[in-house]
Amino acid sequence: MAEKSYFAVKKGREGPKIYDSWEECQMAVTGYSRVEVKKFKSLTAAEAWILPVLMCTASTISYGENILSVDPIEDRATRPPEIVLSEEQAHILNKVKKGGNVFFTGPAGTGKTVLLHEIIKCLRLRFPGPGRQTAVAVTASTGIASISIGGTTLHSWAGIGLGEGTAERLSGKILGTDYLRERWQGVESLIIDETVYYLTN
Ligand SMILES: Nc1ncnc2c1ncn2[C@@H]1O[C@H](COP(=O)(O)OP(=O)(O)OP(=O)(O)O)[C@@H](O)[C@H]1O
Repeated sequence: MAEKSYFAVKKGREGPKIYDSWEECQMAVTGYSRVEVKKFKSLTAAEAWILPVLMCTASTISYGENILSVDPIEDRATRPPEIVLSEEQAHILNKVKKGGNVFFTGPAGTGKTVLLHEIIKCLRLRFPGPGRQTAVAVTASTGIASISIGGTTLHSWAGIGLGEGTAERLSGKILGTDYLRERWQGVESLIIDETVYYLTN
């Protein structure tokens, strides 16, 4: 079985944070200047390395949505007001809360991304998962779309490369790779943003 690794980021797109997969970490550091990232074999070692940064930037450290998330003091003054979901957004969120599968779409600027962030938060609370971040897969059809939701591409998450080959060959690859098999078996909820890409390609 592949050895577990933790990726601690002192400086990255999402601030100081620890990731348990390189794919997710990569999203936070790729293209970001003055990145500080280090790989660890244990969560404790990763926390010890990142702690001095957290002590300087945060007054609270919470475990939940991410392995380690912070509430930076300087963000609070500029933080936008709490979002109150519209009736339609709340209706969709309620369906998710009840365990339903939902597909929502709409014209630009109608609040889909805001709703999606609420859905992700809600699902991560509901399915903390054995690997903490792994029970809720946050994916999108393209790399750019996946960055805006802090996720990864569906292909990357699925571990199927470009998706070339027969279904049997791709599933064989997943089943034959420890970390991919565990990822598929551990997922409780799969989010796919910008699905329209799949309909047009
Ligand atoms: N319930 C809400 N209360 C206040 N502002 C909201 C709410 N929902 C969305 N907004 C605001 O409306 C704007 C557009 O929302 P959002 O980006 O979620 O739309 P979208 O449908 O994802 O757009 P696009 O398709 O262009 O990505 C944003 O500035 C967002 O903060």
